[in-house]
Amino acid sequence: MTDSPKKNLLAPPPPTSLKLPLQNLKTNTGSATGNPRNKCALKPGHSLMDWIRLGNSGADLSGTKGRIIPVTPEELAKHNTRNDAWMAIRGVVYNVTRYMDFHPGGIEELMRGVGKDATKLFNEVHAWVNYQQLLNKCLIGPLKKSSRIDRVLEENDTNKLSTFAKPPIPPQDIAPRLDWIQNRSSLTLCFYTKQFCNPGCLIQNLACEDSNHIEIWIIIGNHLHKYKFKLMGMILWPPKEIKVASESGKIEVCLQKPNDKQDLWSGLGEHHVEKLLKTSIEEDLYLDYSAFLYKEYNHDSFILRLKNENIICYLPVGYHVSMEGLINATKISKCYTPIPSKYMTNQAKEDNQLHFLIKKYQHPNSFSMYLSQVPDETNLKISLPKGNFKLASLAGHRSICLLAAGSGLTPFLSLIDHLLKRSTNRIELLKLIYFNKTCEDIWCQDSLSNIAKQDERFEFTPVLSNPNNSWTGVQGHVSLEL
Ligand code: HEM
Repeated sequence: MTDSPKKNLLAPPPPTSLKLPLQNLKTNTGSATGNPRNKCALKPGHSLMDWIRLGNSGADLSGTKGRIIPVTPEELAKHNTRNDAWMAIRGVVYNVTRYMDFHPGGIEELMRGVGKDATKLFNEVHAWVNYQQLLNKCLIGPLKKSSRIDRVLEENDTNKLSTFAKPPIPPQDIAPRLDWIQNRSSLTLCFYTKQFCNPGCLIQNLACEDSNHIEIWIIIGNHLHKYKFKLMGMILWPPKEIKVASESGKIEVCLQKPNDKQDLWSGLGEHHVEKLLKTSIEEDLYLDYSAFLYKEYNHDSFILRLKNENIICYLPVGYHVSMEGLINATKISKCYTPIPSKYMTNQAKEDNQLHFLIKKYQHPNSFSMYLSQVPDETNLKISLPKGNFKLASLAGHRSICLLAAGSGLTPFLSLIDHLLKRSTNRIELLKLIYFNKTCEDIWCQDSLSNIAKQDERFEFTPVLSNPNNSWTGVQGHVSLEL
């Protein structure tokens, strides 16, 4: 159904390695490359899949908490034991300690390269292995040339670092890999996409009641992967838990079985996947939601809550939806970015709701005016998540400054969460400069100030162009100083 992850990690071996006697090929240990050499049997729980899982788990495999640290050959040489093993390949140093038990060539072989520049050795054995991807969570930093020329190079190191800090850009065309796990009371469906590919998902209960039918749409860039499941047994709606990890690209949907005394299912059931070009269907595909005016937010804005009992939608970071309604029998649509539930004061998180913070434009026929007056349960249509924001474009940066004005803040709210949680190339400074006219216009001020209090890496600076006398913060228009 999906590509084996091995295919991506191992490029084809050089043709010479295939010129082997036939009986040798028969005793091949199963090398994905067709290379029948001395591969080792790995201990249970140490397959390639397990290694990928460990990498996606958020464990600190490099031991540097995501920091990139340039390493001298002298420092490298100190990390040469089984439990503290660093290795340089093609100018980059990795901590391979946790990889030891997962190395198909065995611990002893891998130990031959630790504490030194192992490029030559690595190339001699298997130059085609995609070590960058296998070890991307183990990256420590660039190998410095030699301590004597360090001082001369110091100035250029920052530039070099930004290149090293860039995790691999995910390919455009990614097919999620499906995995599942169950216990007596629940079933979890896991979709593995790729690091930083910024997936979104939409989960639909097609039967509108507890059943064994469920549809899960995974959105990656321009593509929609529609999974239609007819599960082995009944599941309850809504799902017990949904986790979308924007950094690792893993999506978990935990579904509850009707009672926890059931036998384990003998299989998942049936499912099939359809891959569609999102842009080719999004103009025609609108989802029905009921609108509720949640509350007035300030003098000229309000919060609108949209709910559909049978749909749960998680947008990719930085994406928006187009909302469609009827004003005087004319169809009007406008784009809005939902805000994360943590910015809703006293609002319990409910997965089947989307919240929008909307500014009222004081024109009788404006769409925002219409939305601010909709009676509860008015039917509104919203599009599939739209956008082309590339999360990976920020992956190489550790100091980021965001500039927002007025209602333009909303796309940043989910981005701020993602950036502060990111463990690869951990953020050092995230600065939000937020421009408004008056103090009353500032959205989410308390929440943003609280984040700044709790996380010293986040700086929040509201700037006003027309404050009253009590304002002690920054004042003025966008200037060179600002
Ligand atoms: C530099 C020290 C290393 C040595 C001496 C070494 C040695 C070996 C040997 C002897 C094999 C088994 C033979 C084979 O199937 O090709 C092997 C397989 C393998 N090694 Fe290494 N290795 C080293 C480093 C690494 C590193 C850093 C990685 C990646 C993270 C890696 C990944 C693999 C993989 C994926 C295979 C299986 C290849 C296949 O299925 O064709 N090795 N290694």
